[in-house]
Amino acid sequence: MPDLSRRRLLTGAGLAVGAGAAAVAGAGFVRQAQPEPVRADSPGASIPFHGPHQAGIATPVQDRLHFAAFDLSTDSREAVVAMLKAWTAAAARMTAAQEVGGGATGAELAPPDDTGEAIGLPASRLTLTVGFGPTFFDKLKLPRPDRLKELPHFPGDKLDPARSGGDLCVQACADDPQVAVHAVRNLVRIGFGTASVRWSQLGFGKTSSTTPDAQTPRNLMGFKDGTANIAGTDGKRLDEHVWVGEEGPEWMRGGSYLVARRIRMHIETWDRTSLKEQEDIFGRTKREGAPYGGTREHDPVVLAKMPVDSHVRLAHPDSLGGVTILRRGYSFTDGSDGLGRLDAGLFFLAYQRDPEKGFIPIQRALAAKDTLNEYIQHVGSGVFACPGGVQPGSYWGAGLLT
Ligand SMILES: C=CC1=C(C)c2cc3[nH]c(cc4nc(cc5[nH]c(cc1n2)c(C)c5CCC(=O)O)C(CCC(=O)O)=C4C)c(C)c3C=C
Ligand SMILES: [Fe+2]
Repeated sequence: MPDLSRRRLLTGAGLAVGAGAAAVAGAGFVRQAQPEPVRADSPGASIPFHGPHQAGIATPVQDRLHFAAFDLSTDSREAVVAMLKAWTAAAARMTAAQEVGGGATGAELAPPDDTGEAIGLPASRLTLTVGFGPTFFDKLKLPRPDRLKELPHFPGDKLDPARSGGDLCVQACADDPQVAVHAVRNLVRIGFGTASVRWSQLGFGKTSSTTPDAQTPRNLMGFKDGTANIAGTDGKRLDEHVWVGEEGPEWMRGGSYLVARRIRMHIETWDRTSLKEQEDIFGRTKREGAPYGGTREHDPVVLAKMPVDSHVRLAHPDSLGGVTILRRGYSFTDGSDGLGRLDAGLFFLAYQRDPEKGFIPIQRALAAKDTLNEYIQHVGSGVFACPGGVQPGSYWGAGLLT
């Protein structure tokens, strides 16, 4: 192996960014040969990484989440471009069930490029979705898209700065938690010296679906969640409410704005609440998920039949002049809080074409009146511009940074 390669392999940042950048350029000078994929890649288990939109937004929702928000440790655009190139190369491989760079068992005298815990696991429908927070643009002196603004304060918010914000984010979703965690861990490793994790969240039990024919999942309050979500196949509604169009900068077209909220549930109080009150809070029945006035889950919603301060009535597009978002949240439990209460809730993820016409008006209405507020509290928050899809040979954010 030439000296240069060895030296790069032996320095963390050199290994990380060098390996990915080489792979993007097709040069591969860090490793001697591109290894054959060694992990099983069963049919249907991998979601294409390249395309007009980033996977992980409208694609079917997987069972598990590992979400990470990062802070840049540099204001050098060059360093960030090198990291994004390396991230993209690694993401394209991991989503295809391939090991990162030279693999988990490459050169004997250097730390392996891949950490190895996903060896032998299928792709598990892994998707990796990247977004840029408002501070990313400020730090790198790049023009911020008009629609990317810090979220306003909402009544009742108790946001922890240590679980909020971030210059970049990565949403990793997979059907196997080990695959999602492996993906984020390897991106963190590659980004060493350029970006570091500010906060992260593991999630299980998706609380929304983009596949209406499948059984609707339930949240930790026991209610079906995602019934009225936008279907991933509904191109018209996605174009109208989720994908950025001509109004956005070119690099955002086909992309979307992500709002992430860590919402704690006061589970113990909820569990002492009567079924009637629980159902009144949502305006839907618990077992079937039927809207008040109907008998089946997908019966039409008649707002007048629901309590005026019920969650679904307040959040419904007909109450808000048509406002619609794509929900993609997950349940979380992070142990207990020292007072014996479960630190559990909903990690709410919503994609939209414009937060001012999506999350913000809905949350204003909910924060003002929702009877659910007695049982929940928003404790973490982030907003990110997720660029359009990546084309083969390109990298995340290329249109913005090049
Ligand atoms: C600002 C947006 C929303 C937040 C925050 C939010 C929190 C939240 N939601 C549930 C449980 C349910 N939500 C349901 C429907 C629903 N929720 C929102 C928006 C937010 N929810 C919308 C836009 C809708 C759809 C309204 C409609 O068009 O009918 C439901 C009902 C089933 C469904 O359609 O998904 C449940 C249940 C919790 C527990 C929660 C915070 C912890
Ligand atoms: Fe909701």
